[in-house]
Amino acid sequence: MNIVIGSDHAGFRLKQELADWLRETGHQVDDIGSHTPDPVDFPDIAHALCGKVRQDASRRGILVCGTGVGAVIAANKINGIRAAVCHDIHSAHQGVEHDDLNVMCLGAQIVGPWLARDLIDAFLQAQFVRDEDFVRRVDKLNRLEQQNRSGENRLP
Ligand SMILES: O=C(CO)[C@H](O)[C@H](O)[C@H](O)COP(=O)(O)O
Repeated sequence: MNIVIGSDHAGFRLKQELADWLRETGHQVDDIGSHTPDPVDFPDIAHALCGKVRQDASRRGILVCGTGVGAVIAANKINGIRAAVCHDIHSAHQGVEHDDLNVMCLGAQIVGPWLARDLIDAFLQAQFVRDEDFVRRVDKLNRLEQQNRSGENRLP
């Protein structure tokens, strides 16, 4: 699979390990950085990673920060991105099956490398289920995004 992976400084070590493992298991991996353990702001990495993921519907993103929290907040502000922190196996596959998740966020201070591998396996093996309810809900997410762009969602 075509994977874009990235991290800030807090996720750097885990991201390096996961990128190597993904390549060894035959995936095509685009590592957008950080490429050093020096401090870097997660919104910058999220912006770069999500820009690549949204160019191609077959791409999936894996974004690692300290907790996954900052990463997911940033990723979900980018049009075309449906991101979630997945620290349990059920969410990692159900997020794709029901919600067409295209970016999974991980917290390197929360999960270890072995659980991270299992979470990624669950995320990558899952496919969106074109059930009428799921399609309608994802369409509604897309509509919310369009309304944000046009300013229709402005609250009093
Ligand atoms: O987890 C994070 C954001 O949710 C980040 O990766 C950082 O770990 C967190 O913001 C702490 O920042 P610091 O510069 O590493 O102290």
